Amino acid sequence: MSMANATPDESGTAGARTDTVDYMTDTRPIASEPAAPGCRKRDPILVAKNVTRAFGGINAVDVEYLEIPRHKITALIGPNGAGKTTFFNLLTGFDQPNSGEWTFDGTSLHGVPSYKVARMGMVRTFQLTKVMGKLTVIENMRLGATRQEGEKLSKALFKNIWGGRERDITRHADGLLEKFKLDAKREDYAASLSGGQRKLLEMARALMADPRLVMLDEPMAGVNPALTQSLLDHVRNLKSEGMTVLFVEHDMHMVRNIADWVVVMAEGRIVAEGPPAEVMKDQAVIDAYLGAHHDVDLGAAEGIEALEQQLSQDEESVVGTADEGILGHAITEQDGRGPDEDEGRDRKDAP
Ligand SMILES: Nc1ncnc2c1ncn2[C@@H]1O[C@H](COP(=O)(O)OP(=O)(O)OP(=O)(O)O)[C@@H](O)[C@H]1O
Repeated sequence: MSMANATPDESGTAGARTDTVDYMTDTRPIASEPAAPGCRKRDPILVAKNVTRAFGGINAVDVEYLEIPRHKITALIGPNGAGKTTFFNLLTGFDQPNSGEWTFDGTSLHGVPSYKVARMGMVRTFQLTKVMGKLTVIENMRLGATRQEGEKLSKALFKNIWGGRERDITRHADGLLEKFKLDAKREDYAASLSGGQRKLLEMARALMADPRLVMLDEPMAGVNPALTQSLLDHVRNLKSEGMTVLFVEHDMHMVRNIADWVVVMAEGRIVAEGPPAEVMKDQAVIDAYLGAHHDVDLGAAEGIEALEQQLSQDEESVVGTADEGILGHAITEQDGRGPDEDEGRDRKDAP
Protein backbone atom coordinates (compact mmCIF):
# COMPACT_ATOMS: atom_id res chain seq x y z
CA MET A 1 0.00 0.00 0.00
CA SER A 2 1.42 3.38 -0.90
CA MET A 3 1.95 5.93 1.83
CA ALA A 4 1.84 9.52 0.71
CA ASN A 5 3.51 12.06 2.91
CA ALA A 6 2.25 15.58 3.23
CA THR A 7 3.58 18.84 4.50
CA PRO A 8 0.75 20.10 6.65
CA ASP A 9 0.75 23.43 8.41
CA GLU A 10 -0.46 23.80 11.98
CA SER A 11 -4.06 23.07 11.02
CA GLY A 12 -3.09 20.06 8.93
CA THR A 13 -3.75 21.58 5.51
CA ALA A 14 -1.09 21.48 2.82
CA GLY A 15 1.21 24.41 3.42
CA ALA A 16 4.75 25.64 3.58
CA ARG A 17 5.97 23.79 6.67
CA THR A 18 8.39 21.00 6.14
CA ASP A 19 7.26 18.47 8.79
CA THR A 20 5.73 15.41 7.17
CA VAL A 21 2.72 13.41 8.23
CA ASP A 22 1.99 9.86 7.22
CA TYR A 23 -1.81 9.85 7.07
CA MET A 24 -1.97 6.16 7.97
CA THR A 25 -0.07 6.49 11.23
CA ASP A 26 -0.99 10.04 12.24
CA THR A 27 -2.12 9.75 15.86
CA ARG A 28 -2.88 13.39 16.52
CA PRO A 29 -6.34 13.77 18.06
CA ILE A 30 -9.17 14.06 15.56
CA ALA A 31 -11.43 16.18 17.76
CA SER A 32 -10.32 19.32 19.56
CA GLU A 33 -12.90 18.79 22.30
CA PRO A 34 -14.53 15.75 23.93
CA ALA A 35 -16.30 13.49 21.44
CA ALA A 36 -20.00 14.39 21.33
CA PRO A 37 -22.52 15.26 18.60
CA GLY A 38 -21.28 18.37 16.80
CA CYS A 39 -17.83 18.40 18.44
CA ARG A 40 -15.12 20.55 16.81
CA LYS A 41 -12.33 18.81 14.92
CA ARG A 42 -8.65 19.72 14.85
CA ASP A 43 -8.79 20.14 11.07
CA PRO A 44 -12.24 19.90 9.45
CA ILE A 45 -12.58 19.69 5.67
CA LEU A 46 -16.38 19.87 5.67
CA VAL A 47 -18.51 21.90 8.07
CA ALA A 48 -22.34 21.71 8.07
CA LYS A 49 -24.60 24.04 10.08
CA ASN A 50 -28.33 23.72 10.61
CA VAL A 51 -28.89 21.64 7.48
CA THR A 52 -32.52 20.53 7.30
CA ARG A 53 -34.66 18.74 4.74
CA ALA A 54 -38.28 17.71 5.26
CA PHE A 55 -40.42 15.44 3.10
CA GLY A 56 -44.06 16.12 3.95
CA GLY A 57 -44.18 15.97 7.72
CA ILE A 58 -40.93 14.01 8.10
CA ASN A 59 -37.70 15.75 9.05
CA ALA A 60 -35.43 13.53 6.99
CA VAL A 61 -32.36 15.61 7.87
CA ASP A 62 -31.98 17.94 10.84
CA VAL A 63 -28.23 18.34 11.37
CA GLU A 64 -27.45 21.12 13.79
CA TYR A 65 -23.67 21.02 13.44
CA LEU A 66 -21.16 18.57 12.02
CA GLU A 67 -17.49 18.72 11.09
CA ILE A 68 -15.80 16.02 9.01
CA PRO A 69 -12.08 15.59 9.80
CA ARG A 70 -9.56 16.00 6.97
CA HIS A 71 -7.35 13.06 5.92
CA LYS A 72 -9.45 10.64 7.97
CA ILE A 73 -11.97 7.93 7.15
CA THR A 74 -15.33 8.80 8.71
CA ALA A 75 -18.26 6.37 8.77
CA LEU A 76 -21.79 7.76 8.79
CA ILE A 77 -24.02 5.08 10.28
CA GLY A 78 -27.61 4.86 11.45
CA PRO A 79 -30.72 2.73 11.07
CA ASN A 80 -32.73 2.59 7.85
CA GLY A 81 -34.43 5.91 7.17
CA ALA A 82 -32.09 7.87 9.46
CA GLY A 83 -31.42 10.43 6.72
CA LYS A 84 -27.88 9.42 5.71
CA THR A 85 -28.44 9.30 1.95
CA THR A 86 -30.56 12.45 2.02
CA PHE A 87 -27.73 14.22 3.89
CA PHE A 88 -25.25 13.01 1.23
CA ASN A 89 -27.59 14.26 -1.49
CA LEU A 90 -27.82 17.70 0.13
CA LEU A 91 -24.08 18.09 0.69
CA THR A 92 -23.26 17.13 -2.90
CA GLY A 93 -25.91 19.28 -4.61
CA PHE A 94 -28.19 16.40 -5.68
CA ASP A 95 -30.99 17.79 -3.47
CA GLN A 96 -31.79 21.19 -1.97
CA PRO A 97 -32.17 21.74 1.79
CA ASN A 98 -34.98 23.67 3.48
CA SER A 99 -32.29 25.52 5.42
CA GLY A 100 -28.64 25.37 6.27
CA GLU A 101 -25.11 26.20 5.26
CA TRP A 102 -22.11 24.02 4.63
CA THR A 103 -18.57 24.66 3.53
CA PHE A 104 -15.99 22.49 1.83
CA ASP A 105 -12.44 23.62 2.54
CA GLY A 106 -13.86 26.98 3.59
CA THR A 107 -16.00 27.52 0.46
CA SER A 108 -19.78 27.59 0.78
CA LEU A 109 -21.47 24.90 -1.29
CA HIS A 110 -25.02 26.07 -0.69
CA GLY A 111 -26.79 26.16 -4.07
CA VAL A 112 -23.76 24.80 -5.95
CA PRO A 113 -24.88 22.19 -8.52
CA SER A 114 -23.56 18.65 -8.20
CA TYR A 115 -21.23 18.77 -11.22
CA LYS A 116 -19.52 21.88 -9.82
CA VAL A 117 -19.24 20.27 -6.39
CA ALA A 118 -17.35 17.42 -8.08
CA ARG A 119 -15.10 19.85 -9.92
CA MET A 120 -14.30 21.51 -6.61
CA GLY A 121 -12.93 18.21 -5.32
CA MET A 122 -15.84 16.59 -3.51
CA VAL A 123 -17.16 13.48 -5.26
CA ARG A 124 -19.61 10.78 -4.27
CA THR A 125 -20.79 7.35 -5.26
CA PHE A 126 -24.32 5.98 -4.94
CA GLN A 127 -26.01 3.09 -3.12
CA LEU A 128 -27.13 1.81 -6.48
CA THR A 129 -24.21 2.30 -8.80
CA LYS A 130 -24.69 4.75 -11.60
CA VAL A 131 -22.29 3.30 -14.13
CA MET A 132 -23.56 3.44 -17.69
CA GLY A 133 -24.26 -0.14 -18.69
CA LYS A 134 -24.28 0.54 -22.42
CA LEU A 135 -20.90 2.23 -22.35
CA THR A 136 -17.63 0.38 -22.02
CA VAL A 137 -15.56 0.50 -18.86
CA ILE A 138 -13.07 2.96 -20.35
CA GLU A 139 -15.89 5.17 -21.67
CA ASN A 140 -17.39 5.27 -18.19
CA MET A 141 -14.03 6.30 -16.78
CA ARG A 142 -13.62 9.11 -19.29
CA LEU A 143 -17.00 10.50 -18.22
CA GLY A 144 -15.57 10.97 -14.74
CA ALA A 145 -13.03 13.56 -15.90
CA THR A 146 -14.13 16.95 -14.62
CA ARG A 147 -13.44 19.04 -17.69
CA GLN A 148 -14.79 17.56 -20.86
CA GLU A 149 -13.49 20.23 -23.22
CA GLY A 150 -13.44 17.63 -25.96
CA GLU A 151 -17.22 17.69 -25.88
CA LYS A 152 -17.43 21.37 -26.74
CA LEU A 153 -18.02 22.96 -30.13
CA SER A 154 -14.61 24.59 -29.93
CA LYS A 155 -13.12 21.10 -30.17
CA ALA A 156 -13.13 21.41 -33.95
CA LEU A 157 -11.11 24.65 -33.78
CA PHE A 158 -8.55 23.55 -31.21
CA LYS A 159 -8.34 19.89 -32.03
CA ASN A 160 -4.67 19.49 -31.18
CA ILE A 161 -4.92 21.10 -27.76
CA TRP A 162 -8.02 19.12 -26.84
CA GLY A 163 -6.55 16.01 -28.37
CA GLY A 164 -3.71 16.27 -25.85
CA ARG A 165 -6.19 16.70 -23.03
CA GLU A 166 -8.14 13.65 -24.24
CA ARG A 167 -4.94 11.61 -24.22
CA ASP A 168 -4.21 12.75 -20.64
CA ILE A 169 -7.71 11.72 -19.57
CA THR A 170 -7.31 8.30 -21.15
CA ARG A 171 -3.90 7.81 -19.56
CA HIS A 172 -5.29 8.78 -16.16
CA ALA A 173 -8.25 6.42 -16.68
CA ASP A 174 -6.01 3.52 -17.69
CA GLY A 175 -3.81 4.04 -14.63
CA LEU A 176 -6.84 3.88 -12.36
CA LEU A 177 -8.27 0.82 -14.14
CA GLU A 178 -4.98 -0.97 -13.57
CA LYS A 179 -4.97 -0.01 -9.90
CA PHE A 180 -8.53 -1.25 -9.44
CA LYS A 181 -7.73 -4.42 -11.42
CA LEU A 182 -10.32 -3.57 -14.05
CA ASP A 183 -7.87 -3.13 -16.93
CA ALA A 184 -8.76 -6.54 -18.38
CA LYS A 185 -12.38 -5.31 -18.59
CA ARG A 186 -11.43 -2.05 -20.34
CA GLU A 187 -13.45 -2.67 -23.51
CA ASP A 188 -16.30 -4.60 -21.87
CA TYR A 189 -19.71 -3.05 -21.44
CA ALA A 190 -20.22 -1.93 -17.84
CA ALA A 191 -23.47 -3.92 -17.82
CA SER A 192 -21.44 -7.12 -18.02
CA LEU A 193 -19.59 -6.40 -14.75
CA SER A 194 -20.55 -8.02 -11.45
CA GLY A 195 -22.09 -5.87 -8.70
CA GLY A 196 -18.75 -5.63 -6.90
CA GLN A 197 -16.88 -4.71 -10.07
CA ARG A 198 -19.42 -1.98 -10.77
CA LYS A 199 -18.76 -0.60 -7.27
CA LEU A 200 -15.04 -0.57 -8.03
CA LEU A 201 -15.65 1.08 -11.40
CA GLU A 202 -17.77 3.78 -9.77
CA MET A 203 -15.06 4.43 -7.20
CA ALA A 204 -12.36 4.52 -9.86
CA ARG A 205 -14.47 6.86 -11.99
CA ALA A 206 -14.96 9.20 -9.01
CA LEU A 207 -11.17 9.44 -8.72
CA MET A 208 -10.96 10.80 -12.27
CA ALA A 209 -11.94 14.15 -10.72
CA ASP A 210 -8.83 14.15 -8.48
CA PRO A 211 -10.98 14.67 -5.39
CA ARG A 212 -9.93 15.76 -1.93
CA LEU A 213 -13.09 14.36 -0.33
CA VAL A 214 -14.60 11.05 -1.47
CA MET A 215 -18.10 10.22 -0.26
CA LEU A 216 -19.15 6.59 -0.64
CA ASP A 217 -22.79 5.59 -0.13
CA GLU A 218 -22.87 1.96 1.02
CA PRO A 219 -19.77 0.78 -0.85
CA MET A 220 -20.23 -2.78 0.47
CA ALA A 221 -23.86 -3.24 -0.55
CA GLY A 222 -24.17 -6.04 -3.11
CA VAL A 223 -20.46 -6.82 -3.02
CA ASN A 224 -19.41 -10.48 -3.08
CA PRO A 225 -17.18 -11.50 -0.11
CA ALA A 226 -14.37 -12.21 -2.59
CA LEU A 227 -14.19 -8.49 -3.41
CA THR A 228 -14.78 -7.21 0.11
CA GLN A 229 -11.13 -7.11 1.16
CA SER A 230 -10.09 -5.47 -2.07
CA LEU A 231 -12.72 -2.77 -1.58
CA LEU A 232 -11.54 -2.12 1.98
CA ASP A 233 -7.96 -1.84 0.73
CA HIS A 234 -9.00 0.64 -1.95
CA VAL A 235 -10.73 2.81 0.62
CA ARG A 236 -7.66 2.71 2.87
CA ASN A 237 -5.53 3.62 -0.13
CA LEU A 238 -7.58 6.76 -0.68
CA LYS A 239 -6.56 7.89 2.80
CA SER A 240 -2.93 6.89 2.34
CA GLU A 241 -2.88 9.06 -0.78
CA GLY A 242 -4.09 12.07 1.20
CA MET A 243 -7.82 11.99 0.49
CA THR A 244 -10.55 12.34 3.08
CA VAL A 245 -13.24 9.65 3.02
CA LEU A 246 -16.80 9.84 4.31
CA PHE A 247 -18.83 6.69 3.85
CA VAL A 248 -22.34 5.50 4.70
CA GLU A 249 -22.39 1.83 5.61
CA HIS A 250 -24.49 -0.78 7.40
CA ASP A 251 -21.63 -3.26 7.33
CA MET A 252 -20.13 -3.08 10.82
CA HIS A 253 -17.11 -5.11 9.73
CA MET A 254 -16.14 -2.26 7.43
CA VAL A 255 -16.90 0.39 10.05
CA ARG A 256 -14.87 -1.33 12.77
CA ASN A 257 -11.98 -2.09 10.45
CA ILE A 258 -11.34 1.08 8.56
CA ALA A 259 -13.13 4.03 10.16
CA ASP A 260 -11.09 6.50 12.21
CA TRP A 261 -14.24 8.29 13.30
CA VAL A 262 -17.91 7.34 13.38
CA VAL A 263 -20.92 9.66 13.16
CA VAL A 264 -24.31 8.23 14.06
CA MET A 265 -27.58 9.56 12.64
CA ALA A 266 -31.07 8.70 13.82
CA GLU A 267 -34.28 10.38 12.71
CA GLY A 268 -32.33 13.02 10.81
CA ARG A 269 -30.13 14.11 13.72
CA ILE A 270 -26.57 13.39 14.75
CA VAL A 271 -26.98 11.38 17.96
CA ALA A 272 -23.38 10.35 18.59
CA GLU A 273 -19.87 10.63 17.19
CA GLY A 274 -16.43 9.44 18.21
CA PRO A 275 -13.85 6.70 17.61
CA PRO A 276 -15.47 3.39 16.47
CA ALA A 277 -14.82 1.40 19.66
CA GLU A 278 -16.36 4.10 21.84
CA VAL A 279 -19.30 4.86 19.59
CA MET A 280 -20.34 1.20 19.43
CA LYS A 281 -20.75 1.28 23.21
CA ASP A 282 -22.67 4.57 23.24
CA GLN A 283 -26.14 4.25 24.71
CA ALA A 284 -27.70 6.53 22.09
CA VAL A 285 -26.29 4.29 19.35
CA ILE A 286 -27.47 1.13 21.00
CA ASP A 287 -30.92 2.68 21.49
CA ALA A 288 -31.09 3.84 17.89
CA TYR A 289 -30.15 0.43 16.50
CA LEU A 290 -31.33 -2.09 18.97
CA GLY A 291 -34.24 -0.73 20.99
CA ALA A 292 -34.57 -3.09 23.94
CA HIS A 293 -31.38 -5.05 23.28
CA HIS A 294 -29.20 -2.78 25.35
CA ASP A 295 -26.73 -5.13 26.87
CA VAL A 296 -24.64 -6.03 23.83
CA ASP A 297 -21.40 -4.50 22.67
CA LEU A 298 -21.58 -4.09 18.90
CA GLY A 299 -17.86 -3.37 18.79
CA ALA A 300 -16.99 -6.89 19.93
CA ALA A 301 -17.51 -10.13 18.02
CA GLU A 302 -19.02 -11.80 21.11
CA GLY A 303 -21.49 -8.95 21.31
CA ILE A 304 -22.90 -9.81 17.92
CA GLU A 305 -23.25 -13.46 18.93
CA ALA A 306 -25.04 -12.50 22.13
CA LEU A 307 -27.34 -10.28 20.14
CA GLU A 308 -28.06 -13.02 17.62
CA GLN A 309 -29.09 -15.34 20.46
CA GLN A 310 -31.31 -12.71 22.01
CA LEU A 311 -32.95 -11.91 18.72
CA SER A 312 -33.63 -15.53 17.85
CA GLN A 313 -35.90 -15.65 20.90
CA ASP A 314 -37.55 -12.34 20.15
CA GLU A 315 -40.85 -12.42 18.29
CA GLU A 316 -40.36 -8.86 17.11
CA SER A 317 -36.90 -9.53 15.72
CA VAL A 318 -36.38 -8.21 12.21
CA VAL A 319 -33.50 -10.58 11.52
CA GLY A 320 -34.17 -12.45 8.32
CA THR A 321 -36.58 -9.80 7.03
CA ALA A 322 -36.05 -6.95 4.58
CA ASP A 323 -35.72 -4.56 7.55
CA GLU A 324 -32.83 -6.29 9.28
CA GLY A 325 -30.31 -3.61 8.21
CA ILE A 326 -27.21 -3.52 10.40
CA LEU A 327 -28.20 -6.64 12.32
CA GLY A 328 -28.37 -8.85 9.28
CA HIS A 329 -25.00 -7.69 8.04
CA ALA A 330 -23.35 -8.22 11.39
CA ILE A 331 -24.79 -11.70 11.83
CA THR A 332 -24.06 -12.71 8.26
CA GLU A 333 -20.47 -11.77 8.91
CA GLN A 334 -20.40 -14.02 11.97
CA ASP A 335 -21.68 -16.90 9.89
CA GLY A 336 -18.84 -16.39 7.47
CA ARG A 337 -21.31 -15.70 4.70
CA GLY A 338 -21.74 -12.39 2.92
CA PRO A 339 -24.50 -10.71 0.98
CA ASP A 340 -25.02 -12.19 -2.45
CA GLU A 341 -23.60 -10.46 -5.42
CA ASP A 342 -26.15 -8.10 -6.90
CA GLU A 343 -28.61 -8.87 -4.15
CA GLY A 344 -31.74 -6.80 -4.59
CA ARG A 345 -32.05 -4.07 -1.99
CA ASP A 346 -34.97 -1.82 -1.37
CA ARG A 347 -33.15 1.44 -1.52
CA LYS A 348 -33.35 4.72 -3.23
CA ASP A 349 -30.71 7.05 -4.55
CA ALA A 350 -30.59 10.63 -5.57
CA PRO A 351 -32.22 11.43 -8.90
N1 LIG B 1 -37.49 11.70 -2.26
C1 LIG B 1 -38.10 11.44 -1.10
N2 LIG B 1 -39.42 11.67 -0.92
C2 LIG B 1 -40.03 11.44 0.26
N3 LIG B 1 -39.39 10.96 1.33
C3 LIG B 1 -38.09 10.68 1.22
C4 LIG B 1 -37.37 10.90 0.00
N4 LIG B 1 -36.07 10.54 0.19
C5 LIG B 1 -36.00 10.12 1.46
N5 LIG B 1 -37.20 10.19 2.08
C6 LIG B 1 -37.48 9.84 3.47
O1 LIG B 1 -36.52 10.52 4.27
C7 LIG B 1 -36.12 9.68 5.36
C8 LIG B 1 -34.61 9.49 5.29
O2 LIG B 1 -34.30 8.64 4.18
P1 LIG B 1 -32.81 8.31 3.74
O3 LIG B 1 -32.90 7.48 2.52
O4 LIG B 1 -32.01 9.53 3.68
O5 LIG B 1 -32.34 7.42 4.98
P2 LIG B 1 -31.04 6.51 5.08
O6 LIG B 1 -30.49 6.73 6.44
O7 LIG B 1 -30.15 6.74 3.93
O8 LIG B 1 -31.68 5.06 5.01
P3 LIG B 1 -31.06 3.71 4.41
O9 LIG B 1 -30.01 3.28 5.37
O10 LIG B 1 -32.24 2.79 4.40
O11 LIG B 1 -30.55 4.00 3.05
C9 LIG B 1 -36.91 8.40 5.23
O12 LIG B 1 -38.05 8.53 6.05
C10 LIG B 1 -37.29 8.37 3.77
O13 LIG B 1 -38.48 7.65 3.57
